[in-house]
Amino acid sequence: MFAFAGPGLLTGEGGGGSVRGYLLHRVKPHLPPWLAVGATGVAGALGHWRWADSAAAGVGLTLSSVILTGATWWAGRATSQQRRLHSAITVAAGSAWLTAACLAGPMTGPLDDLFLMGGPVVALSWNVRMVLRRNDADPQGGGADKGLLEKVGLARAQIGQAKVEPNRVTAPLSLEPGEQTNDDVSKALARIASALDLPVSAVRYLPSPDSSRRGELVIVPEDMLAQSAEYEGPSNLGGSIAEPLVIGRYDDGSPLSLWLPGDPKAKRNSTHLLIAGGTGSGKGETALNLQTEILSRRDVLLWVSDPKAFQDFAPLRPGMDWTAEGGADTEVMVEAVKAVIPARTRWLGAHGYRQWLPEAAEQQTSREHTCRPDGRPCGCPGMPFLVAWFEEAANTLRNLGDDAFTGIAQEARSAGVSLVVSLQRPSYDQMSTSTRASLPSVIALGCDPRDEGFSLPEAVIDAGAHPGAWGNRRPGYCYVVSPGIPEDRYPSPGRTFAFPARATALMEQLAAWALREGATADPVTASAVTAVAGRAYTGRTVPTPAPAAGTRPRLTAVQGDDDMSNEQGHGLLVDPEDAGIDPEADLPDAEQGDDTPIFGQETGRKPGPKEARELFARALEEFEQAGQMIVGPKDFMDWCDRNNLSRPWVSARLKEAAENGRLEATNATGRWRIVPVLAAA
Ligand SMILES: Nc1ncnc2c1ncn2[C@@H]1O[C@H](COP(=O)(O)OP(=O)(O)OP(=O)(O)O)[C@@H](O)[C@H]1O
Repeated sequence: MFAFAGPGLLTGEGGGGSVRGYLLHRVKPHLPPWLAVGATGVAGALGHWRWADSAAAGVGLTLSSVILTGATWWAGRATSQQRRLHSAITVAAGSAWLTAACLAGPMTGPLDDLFLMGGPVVALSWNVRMVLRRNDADPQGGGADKGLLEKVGLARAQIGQAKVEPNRVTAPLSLEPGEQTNDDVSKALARIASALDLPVSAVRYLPSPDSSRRGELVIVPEDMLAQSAEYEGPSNLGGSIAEPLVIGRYDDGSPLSLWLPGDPKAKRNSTHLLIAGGTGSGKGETALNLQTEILSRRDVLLWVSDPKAFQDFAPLRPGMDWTAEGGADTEVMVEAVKAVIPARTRWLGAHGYRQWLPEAAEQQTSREHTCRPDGRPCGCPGMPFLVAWFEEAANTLRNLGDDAFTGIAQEARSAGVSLVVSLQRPSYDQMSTSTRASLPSVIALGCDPRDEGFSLPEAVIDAGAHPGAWGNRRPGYCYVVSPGIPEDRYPSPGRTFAFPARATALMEQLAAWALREGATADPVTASAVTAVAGRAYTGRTVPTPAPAAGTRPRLTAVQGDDDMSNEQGHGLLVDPEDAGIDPEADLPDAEQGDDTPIFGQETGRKPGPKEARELFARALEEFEQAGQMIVGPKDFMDWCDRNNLSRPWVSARLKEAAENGRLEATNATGRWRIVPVLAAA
């Protein structure tokens, strides 16, 4: 034992010989309780000498004793329950004995015996306590946790038996009843991370759903995501969209997955997803992860609008059912989504589906899902799930308006439609509160710390999720909140798979597979979209009138059939830019350049009223043939100049055409949707 004592101790600092000095040094900390007992005895004797016969002193001493005990109890509120009780009992016993000794005399009745027995007991109890506390402070024991909790202002919290797994410690925490709540732990998380010298995302708190003062503290010391994993191909080629879509991994190595058709166990309606992240946070690659997963499933259609002209998604584009590059094309896509929702909901309802299920995508051969009144299987073609994806959607959503979007989002969920929206900057100046609330699922990538509250629900941030701590320094790191994922997973960070240049070949193969094997639009969806988008819809399906069974234009083309001109002339192999061009139509006059008036109108001459109306009707036809199904006065600007007609005149004709059913109002003021001639007829 001496071997461990410091040299100062052996030379006997403060003492004579070395052994005596050491013993004195060890005993010193335990002396104060004994000195206090001695002082109480002396005070009792002196008090009696002074106040033996004073009634007033009796009252004063009794009151002082009560006040001193109360003050001790009050002062002990910040310490542990046992220490508070121990102190109060000590003070109460000491001051009661002192009062009695002062008034009656320290040797009167049992007072002397009480002093001789009680004094050492009280002093020893404090000595024992001190010895035990030293042992508690052993860094290997639970006292270390206690020390940590004290440091972060949770001194009276009790920490239970910790579960230690590789790179993960989970410890149950129980807080002082009535004094602390789970919120106090959430607020202390950053301090815990600082005390442990870890990044803030390494410490999480999972409050118990059944208690406001219990939960689990989770500490993940090593960042297993620092080494990014690469995309290696689809997780489930040919599976159903109802199976998990795997887009990366969590920090414990388990797959980072989500379900767009909603919670598979609860059989809930589909969910809508927000992909939120600042510039450089990895939104583009997150989108590639999700799109590759979607395209690898057999029963889903993917419509994508991307104002960045498919810069990130080019290899996947051929596998998508419909693409739009922003502007008027996106407006048509939005109108089409609005139109397909009621048609799909009706179909699902008529076939006995309360929400979209994988069986809905198969031919309807069961009695359970039949639209025939006699209950016999109807044999209707199945309806694939639909994902409508809007990249950089702030403008589109703003134009659409909050009420419209909220309505669409609400109804889409029961129509087997999922909306995916990505935002360049996740913040409320990009998207209103009500639109944000219509997107229940989120992939929250690194962002500005001020935008965390926009990306993630408050409870997930309180549990320790901080995408703001990553900014764009940790591309692909994300938190995923979505039905089907256990809620205690929400505050765990994950990382999407990285797409190196060599993944391009994989994506191209996948797009070719989707083109060959992926779903084609069912007749209900196809006719609803065609009625709105006309020739702007370049889907894999053949729009109405329905083709002869088995003719799938893309299949014919992929198999190398020379006759690429299917009935509609715009299968997927047609460049989307040329999709609206009628191959049979006469070519424009070779002498007419781009600047020549399209209707051969000489500039300078104002057409008569009848002629002007004819010109206007022809202009609408031209737009329709070119696949531009949403128009407004600004699209007629050049046309007005060429024909000497004014914009107000065009505005009046547009309104008139809407009254006649040739156009239909959209949610955006001054924008009209052309009703395709076939549908209007
Ligand atoms: N999971 C990942 N692992 C490793 N690197 C990644 C990951 N995701 C993205 N990156 C890299 O981070 C960088 C930014 O990614 P990306 O272009 O997807 O970000 P972004 O959010 O789309 O940016 P911007 O908004 O500017 O287009 C790229 O160099 C990309 O390769």
